[in-house]
Parts: sequence; structure tokens; C-alpha cells
Amino acid sequence: MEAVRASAAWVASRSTHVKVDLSEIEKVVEKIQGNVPKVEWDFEGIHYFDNSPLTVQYLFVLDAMNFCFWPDKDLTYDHLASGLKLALEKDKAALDTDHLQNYTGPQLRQLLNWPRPLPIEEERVRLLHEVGMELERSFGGEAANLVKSAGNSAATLIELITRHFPGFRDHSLYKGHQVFLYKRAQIFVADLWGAFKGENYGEFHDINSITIFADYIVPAVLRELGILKYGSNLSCSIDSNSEIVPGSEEEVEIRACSVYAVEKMRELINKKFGKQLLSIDIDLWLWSCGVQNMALSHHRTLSIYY
Ligand SMILES: Nc1nc2c(c(CN[C@H]3C=C[C@H](O)[C@@H]3O)cn2[C@@H]2O[C@H](COP(=O)(O)O)[C@@H](O)[C@H]2O)c(=O)[nH]1
Repeated sequence: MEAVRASAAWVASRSTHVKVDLSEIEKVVEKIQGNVPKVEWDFEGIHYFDNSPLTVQYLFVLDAMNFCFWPDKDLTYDHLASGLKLALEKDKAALDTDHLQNYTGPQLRQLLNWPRPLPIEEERVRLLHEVGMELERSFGGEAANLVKSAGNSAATLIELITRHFPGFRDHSLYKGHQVFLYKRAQIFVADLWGAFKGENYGEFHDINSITIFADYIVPAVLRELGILKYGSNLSCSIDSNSEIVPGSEEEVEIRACSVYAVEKMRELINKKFGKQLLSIDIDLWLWSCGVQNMALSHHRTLSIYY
């Protein structure tokens, strides 16, 4: 994921609306003495897991729709994860490619047991169709085959996903430079690694190449910690829940600076305390803090990427 790391650093070095405060990173690292609290994958107990290829199918479909919950104030990621889990428990064929290619908006709502239209529902449906079609065309209908063809490399798997599934191409253009963030592709790798505990479909020799997943929760936590500093216009927009335009400088800076800041934090902890911490470990810690703090205001961008 060198492209993610390098382009995030490029943005951070030219950023005008968002600043990464390195001295605050040092303070946080000092305060926790390099001990990032360990958060278990599925600490919430909401994900499907049966140690089989069906779990891989579940995680891929989950991450194909793992974006933009906030427009419905009652909807969270938990509803998607547990809704798909229940659907699979009821019908093991619910995520087969012939079903994926044919779901309509109302059927998806019914599948997830959600009483009203989902945010950007037509995009969620389109992405399900895309996943169903391409899994069938190139991977015998199974996300497990996609994972197998990556040969235990996280970087190869991300490359395969972004090559075959346009909906995962989380890129932006910033000051004429292409920026790669790949939030949902990376989180899928991390979900495999977490669910299968680094074995079987979750074994990746280069898991340390993954960065954090630039969503809307982690930046809010980094801001609360004082690590991200926003300019006054951006601060006002976020605190008043105004929407931030997708692809705007502000939006790209928020996401890229979050990736960069956590890479710096990880480097510092590993160097100072002789650890081999992964960005995923820091991500899950920060994310779990963020979702438990209802008072945090986060940036609001209508996006299919996060
Ligand atoms: N950086 C980061 N972002 C994450 C996750 C996860 C879930 N990961 C699972 C993996 C292991 C755990 O057991 C978790 O359950 C979701 N998100 C993002 O959060 C947002 C949803 O927020 P809210 O509207 O409040 O539900 C949305 O952008 C969603 O894409 C993560 O881990 N890291």
C-alpha cells in the first residue's frame, strides 16, 4: 500500500485546511507509553463467522456496502453487519452471485430488516450487482477464490480488488496529483485477517503494509486528540454538520492527513518502544473510541467509499 502511504504524505505536506500536529502525536504516544489498547476484531459480536468460504463472501459483500451510514441518524455499521449476518443465518444462499446481481432497493431493505430506504440506496444496489457479476465472471462466484488468487499478499489482494471492482477504486485528485485511499478494499483485508485470526483466508505475509481506513470516525477522534487541527472555516462546517463536498480539498485533506498522522504515530511507537505495531491495531483502537463517543462531530460527505 505504498501508493496510499506516499500519496497521503504528499497531501499532508501541502495541506492548507488540515494540519497534522506532530507534537500532539508525541504527547499521545508518551501518555500511553506506546501501549495501544488491544481491541478484538468483532468486539461487538455482530459479524457472521463460520470459518468457511461463506465468511469470505459475507465480509466482501459487507465491505462493498460499508459506507455512509450517517444520513440516517438511526443507522450504523452495526445494522449492516448484523443484518447481513441474520440474513445469511436464515438463508445460506442469500449472498450467492445470482442473488447479488438481482437485489432491488426494497429487497435489500428487507434483507437487512431496515424499515426505510437506506442512504444512497441505489448505489448500494448497483455495487451489489457489480460484485455479483464480477465474482461470477472472474472468480467462479466466490470471494474466497478472489482471496486465494492473491497468494497471501494483502497488497496483491487490494490490487486485484481495485482492478476487478470499480466500486472499490477510492481515488481522488488533489492539486493535480492522484491520491489513493482504498478504505473499503483495505478494511476487507483487515476483516479477513481479524476474523480468521491471521490464518487460512486471513493469512497475509505483508499485513504490515495496510494503513488505517480513512472513514469519518477516525478523523474525528484524531481531531479530538488534538492531532488534527482544522482551519476555522472547516471547523465551522463540521461543527454545524454542513456537508463537505466529495473530492474537495477539504475532504481529501481530512482523509489523507488521518492516514499520514497514524503512520507517524506507528513509526514513533515502533521506534521508541521497540514494537512491531500495525496500523490496523491503531485503527481499531481509535475507531472503537470514536463509535463509543456519541458527542463527536464528524465530517459529512456523501460518498460510496467510506
Ligand atoms: N477506520 C475504521 N472505520 C470503520 C471500521 C468499521 C468496522 N470494522 C469492524 C472490524 C472490526 C470491528 O469489530 C469492527 O466492527 C466501520 N468503519 C466505518 O465507520 C463508519 C461508520 O460509523 P457509524 O456511522 O458510527 O456506524 C463508516 O465510515 C464505516 O465504514 C473500522 O474498523 N475502522
